[in-house]
Amino acid sequence: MMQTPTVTPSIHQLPQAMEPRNPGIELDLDWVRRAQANTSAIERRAKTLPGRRSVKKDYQAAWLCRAISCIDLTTLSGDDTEGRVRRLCAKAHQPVRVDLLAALGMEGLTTGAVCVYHDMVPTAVEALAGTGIPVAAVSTGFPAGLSPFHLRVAEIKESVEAGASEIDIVVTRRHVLQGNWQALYDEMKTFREACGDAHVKAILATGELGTLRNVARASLVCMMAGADFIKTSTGKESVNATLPVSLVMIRAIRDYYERTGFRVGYKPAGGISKAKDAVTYLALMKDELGNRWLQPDLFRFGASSLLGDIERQLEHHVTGAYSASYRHAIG
Ligand SMILES: O=C[C@H](O)COP(=O)(O)O
Repeated sequence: MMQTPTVTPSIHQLPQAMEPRNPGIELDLDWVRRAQANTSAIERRAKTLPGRRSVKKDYQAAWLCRAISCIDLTTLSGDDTEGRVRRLCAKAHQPVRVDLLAALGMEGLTTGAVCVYHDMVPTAVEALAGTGIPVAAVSTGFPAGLSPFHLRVAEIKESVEAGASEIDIVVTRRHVLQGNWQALYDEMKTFREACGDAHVKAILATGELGTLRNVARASLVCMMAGADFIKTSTGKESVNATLPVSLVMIRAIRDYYERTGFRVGYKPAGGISKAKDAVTYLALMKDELGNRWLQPDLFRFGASSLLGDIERQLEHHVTGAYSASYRHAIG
């Protein structure tokens, strides 16, 4: 008789009181200019992270289920179709096989959201109707963010009108590279206003910002302008989410919380496809910001293929053996 691990059902429940949204503050240029990132210290700390924490087997499934509840299940391809988006939505609603969820005591577990291009918002909204799973739209000329400003603002408004309740905007990298913090702040503030009640995630495209210090400064400016989340990458840069960049952004979030009392969420995105990496990110959030940031209203993975690996790990964990399909896959 195989032992099946049980997972506390409350693991994926949202906190009782939802977080008040970050209203932003006046641009504080002194604070921005003082922000530093000690690259060698950050890199040393990042090297200690992967594999550092051994999650005991009984708890491993719980961590992986938590990771699922924090995934923005994403498809952002030029060849996206309504059919693909409907299948993605079905997967978001039923991320893992029913029997596995039942064995884990995690019936009803869903991903945090589905993330699509504006064009696919109506399809996703329709497919997710009644599930409570939010639709996130990438907006503002994703991924480069270089279309005319008024069109980027209009795109946000159209996505919100189409039913997206989360908007992932991309910032103008030029503003960061030129140290034009006022321009970045004004842009972010306009985007935030255009979102209305929809939550806004600011994508910094950190792989194109040159230095970790720029990442720290851009993180602060976007939070000052009212970002609900800061997000690393579009997934289209040559370097996407990394642990050093995550440490810098998470510490900027902590700094902002300590100074203003507002909790801003964090979304690493791009290239996160292994269950082991998801656990490393969760452990990092817990270490640096505490348990409150392990809930989907304050933490998301932007990922298109992470769920598949988590499902395989959970299956292995529950059955204690590779399933027939997995055996077939590995010959
Ligand atoms: O925001 C989400 C990313 O575009 C997903 O990137 P990925 O396909 O590398 O997981």
